[in-house]
Amino acid sequence: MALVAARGTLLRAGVRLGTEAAACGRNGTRRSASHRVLVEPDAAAGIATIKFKNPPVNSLTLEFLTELIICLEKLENDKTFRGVILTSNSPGIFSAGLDLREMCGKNPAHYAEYWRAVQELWLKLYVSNMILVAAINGASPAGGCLMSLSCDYRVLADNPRYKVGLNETLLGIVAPFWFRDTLVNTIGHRASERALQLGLLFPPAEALQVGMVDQVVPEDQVHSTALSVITQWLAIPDHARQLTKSMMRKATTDNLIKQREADIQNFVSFISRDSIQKSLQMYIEKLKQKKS
Ligand SMILES: CCCCC/C=C\C/C=C\CC/C=C/CC(=O)SCCNC(=O)CCNC(=O)[C@H](O)C(C)(C)COP(=O)(O)OP(=O)(O)OC[C@H]1O[C@@H](n2cnc3c(N)ncnc32)[C@H](O)[C@@H]1OP(=O)(O)O
Repeated sequence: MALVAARGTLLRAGVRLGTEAAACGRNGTRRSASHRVLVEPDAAAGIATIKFKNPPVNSLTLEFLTELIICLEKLENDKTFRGVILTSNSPGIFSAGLDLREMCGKNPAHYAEYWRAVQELWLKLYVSNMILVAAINGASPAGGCLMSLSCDYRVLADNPRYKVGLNETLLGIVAPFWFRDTLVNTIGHRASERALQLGLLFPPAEALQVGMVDQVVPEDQVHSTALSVITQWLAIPDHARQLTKSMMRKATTDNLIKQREADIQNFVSFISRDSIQKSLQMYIEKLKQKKS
């Protein structure tokens, strides 16, 4: 149902699904996927690298989300691939998180469609049967951080500008319960409480210390480290690893699934408030002014 909705969005966006479908195939050669998602498959190794390519900052626009969801679903259904590395095609920015313009000045139907796509991406990532490793080669606030937290392992490039964290409160918005749960499952309750209330963005050493990432490595070793991690994880029998992952994570996703529509309604009414719209506009303005 969600995939049908996602395909509808893609078609409205003018994306040709024939091209998309071919792009996530099993060839061992380097091929580009859609407009915004590049897939580099290594069929022999059973690994694919997904590279985000949604300039300028890989923010999660509805179209980008939709392409990611379809790509993940295709890889999930193709038994060739047992592991995926998520990274950015533009070193410097992993992902700026949810696209602020998708949440500003639009109508309730748009907010509902957008939020359903955000939920869908998280569900696809969090309980994927594949081994997912985030090779974080740039800044990764909010929704960008959530994507990496939804993976099985995180490798962060050692650059003080590459901060990670759920900074929603700094924008005057609130991370929903499933963002919270993902963080709590990763770094524990007390550290999450502090990080969420203060909207903390952690530079690499602190991110490692608090457990937001599993490894910090020199920038030019992020991809090779992610590859070697995935190779270690591939040595574990799939059925045992997958059942264990499901045992650890399914209660968290079930919690959203059982109240998915209510969560969408909450988001729509929250984001539609005048005060929240003003906060978001001010934040966008602040980002613009930073340049001048
Ligand atoms: C009790 C009731 C509870 C109810 C709760 C219910 C529901 C929950 C409600 C809401 C939750 C919604 C959750 C949201 C999670 C998010 O992901 S919000 C997004 C947060 N993202 C950020 O804060 C990142 C902001 N960006 C930056 O910090 C920087 O841009 C950067 C990523 C560090 C990159 O810096 P750099 O200097 O390289 O680039 P610029 O800053 O110059 O940016 C270039 C260009 O890109 C635009 N831009 C940046 N980020 C975004 C974005 N997230 N969306 C859209 N556009 C973005 C920026 O404005 C510049 O644009 P230009 O001026 O037009 O060139």
